Amino acid sequence: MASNVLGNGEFSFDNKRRTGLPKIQTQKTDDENVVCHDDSATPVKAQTLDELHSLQKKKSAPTTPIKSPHVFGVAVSEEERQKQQLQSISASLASLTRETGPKVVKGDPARQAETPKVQHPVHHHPTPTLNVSDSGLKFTHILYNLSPAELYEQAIKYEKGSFITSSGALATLSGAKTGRSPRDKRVVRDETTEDDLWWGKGSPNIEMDEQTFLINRERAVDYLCSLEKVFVNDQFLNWDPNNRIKVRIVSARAYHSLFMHNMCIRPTPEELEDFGTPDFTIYNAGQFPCNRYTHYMTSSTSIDINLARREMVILGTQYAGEMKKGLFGVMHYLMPKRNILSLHSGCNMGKEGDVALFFGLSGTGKTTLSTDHNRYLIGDDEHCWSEHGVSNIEGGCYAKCIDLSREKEPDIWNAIKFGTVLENVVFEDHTREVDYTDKSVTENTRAAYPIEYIPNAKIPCVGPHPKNVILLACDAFGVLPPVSKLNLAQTMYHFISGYTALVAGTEDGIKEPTATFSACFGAAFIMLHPTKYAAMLAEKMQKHGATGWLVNTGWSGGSYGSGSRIKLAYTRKIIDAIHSGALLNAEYKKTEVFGLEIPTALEGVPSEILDPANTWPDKKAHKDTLLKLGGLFRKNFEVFTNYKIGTDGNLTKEILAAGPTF
Ligand SMILES: Nc1ncnc2c1ncn2[C@@H]1O[C@H](COP(=O)(O)OP(=O)(O)O)[C@@H](O)[C@H]1O
Ligand SMILES: C=C(OP(=O)(O)O)C(=O)O
Ligand SMILES: [Ca+2]
Ligand SMILES: [Mn+2]
Repeated sequence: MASNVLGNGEFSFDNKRRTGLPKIQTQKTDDENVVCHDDSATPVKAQTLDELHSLQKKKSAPTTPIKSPHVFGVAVSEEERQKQQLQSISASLASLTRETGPKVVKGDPARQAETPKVQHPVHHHPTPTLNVSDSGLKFTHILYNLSPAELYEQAIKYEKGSFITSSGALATLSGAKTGRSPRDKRVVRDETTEDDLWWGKGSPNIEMDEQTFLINRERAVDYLCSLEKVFVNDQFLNWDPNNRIKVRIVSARAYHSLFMHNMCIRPTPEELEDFGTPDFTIYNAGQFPCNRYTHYMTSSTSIDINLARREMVILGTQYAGEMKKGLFGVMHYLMPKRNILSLHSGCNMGKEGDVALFFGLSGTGKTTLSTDHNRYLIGDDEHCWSEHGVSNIEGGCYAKCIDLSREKEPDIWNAIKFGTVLENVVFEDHTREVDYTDKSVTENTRAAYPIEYIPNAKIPCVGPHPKNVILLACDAFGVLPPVSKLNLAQTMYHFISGYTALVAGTEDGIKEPTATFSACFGAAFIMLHPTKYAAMLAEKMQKHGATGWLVNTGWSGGSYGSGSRIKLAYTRKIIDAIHSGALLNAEYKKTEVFGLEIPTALEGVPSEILDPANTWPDKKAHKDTLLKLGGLFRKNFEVFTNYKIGTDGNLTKEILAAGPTF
């Protein structure tokens, strides 16, 4: 319908023109309002479409100096600082046999404007021309601390299996490995680590020599430098400012870069400018296998730690958790040296400042239970306990997503949005709705998100000394009580035992639960003998008056197959009662075999489930299973009977007596 704009801004229908098309106005009028523009905004400042697209992206801040840059107190120019940064990255990627770093240039090779001509390459040491192989002639483009949006684009463009889900998360595939490979972990044994580290039976530290490490390092570096581009993340570990560690992660995949962006502490632009040399570097060449002819290699996967060189090399696995847990191992070495206890635990804090630690092996509930809508989240997995209190090592969380539901775990559900890495999940092809029940790729589906995606995260992630130390065990045998109060010796006994019982693959019908004992609830990550960490924990718990608890998040009413997993809602009630202090003064009775103090009643939880003996229909089966588990505990503890824990001889005796008696 033809319309006309009146001088006063009102519309009226022009009846006179009804019969034909409106006349096109070709003459400029004085009154701008009369002209019908297709939009009222000022026209774009571009002459061509290319130019228009170039306007979409503005130059980001980090490349401009925030304050006058200094190196060792001497003012340096911005140009000089950039040069030093490239030099440092080049040195990180240096081949050791050719004694040279690659020619590195910042930026995406796909972007024409950032070809090597512009920024001149930085040679760490000039390579003699005769010695140059083809690889020495090429540039390695460095995608340095990209933002999540940029990493999304890189992943979607270049990495098969990368998709945006309906909630905005980045779905990725981690490849053939969908979990960690503890048997492929190697630690360099040299004069220092020989004496410092825990070696031999039960230890996660499988030795390798320096030479073999260098062979794998060279393999990883050559692989990375053969690529057109690599990702470099410079980030921090540990929210305790006095014990912060600078880490550099060199990787080939946007998936890995975004994962570590989320999981480590993200530097501010100012902190990044002054980053300098990293304290520890990861070379993640996970797509490339190790050479099985190499000494110490027993598969095509190898995760190698060299504490003297402050380096870690990853070959033959793309599972991202390997990087975060690898660094955790490093912290388990560095922190105790500073008299700081490193802990495989979740941590949260109540409104009154009461801190709780949640220890437990994978899948026992650290992430789920520390993410509590009524409390502040300090962290879900890795912490330090120093003389000033607790601090999270990481900047993000890594939640299991199998059977995740919005109702039961709303905070984790809502954290799966833009920026979050969703590993190995299955989604609907068109809507990109994730089916969290689908185990087609793996049961170990995961979401990695920055900690601030949890609404009540405590930033900075630090807190006072813990009041409660909760040991989580997912007991698929169904004989451990849902909650027990522990004395110090019992806490130490269960901490050193590090028990859980998971159920191996469900494909061939119902299987027996398998007991896992993992010292300090994290034997795969500890570097020193378990008693070193146990002694520190005992000392700290004693000094700060913390109470120990054992919580079974596993089976009730029978073992796996006949009983069922304790409802998450009940476990939450139990945890609430620990936090509030209500459980501290409850009425208790002692269980047989394990001698655990169990409450007789607890608000919100049916009393009959508090004692497993009540819930098993078959009393004999219960007793047999209880004795069986007691035997497994006793057998596991044999290796620790010869060790002294701390300086207190009495405590050692008490700990040994705190195990099952039958
Ligand atoms: N009673 C329970 N307590 C804790 N977690 C439970 C319980 N029942 C089921 N679960 C599920 O078990 C898993 C615990 O995994 P998670 O919290 O990621 O463990 P961790 O962080 O210790 O590896 C989650 O998927 C959670 O939904
Ligand atoms: C990241 C891991 O830790 P958790 O299962 O304890 O969350 C893992 O075991 O790979
Ligand atoms: Ca600066
Ligand atoms: Mn976890």
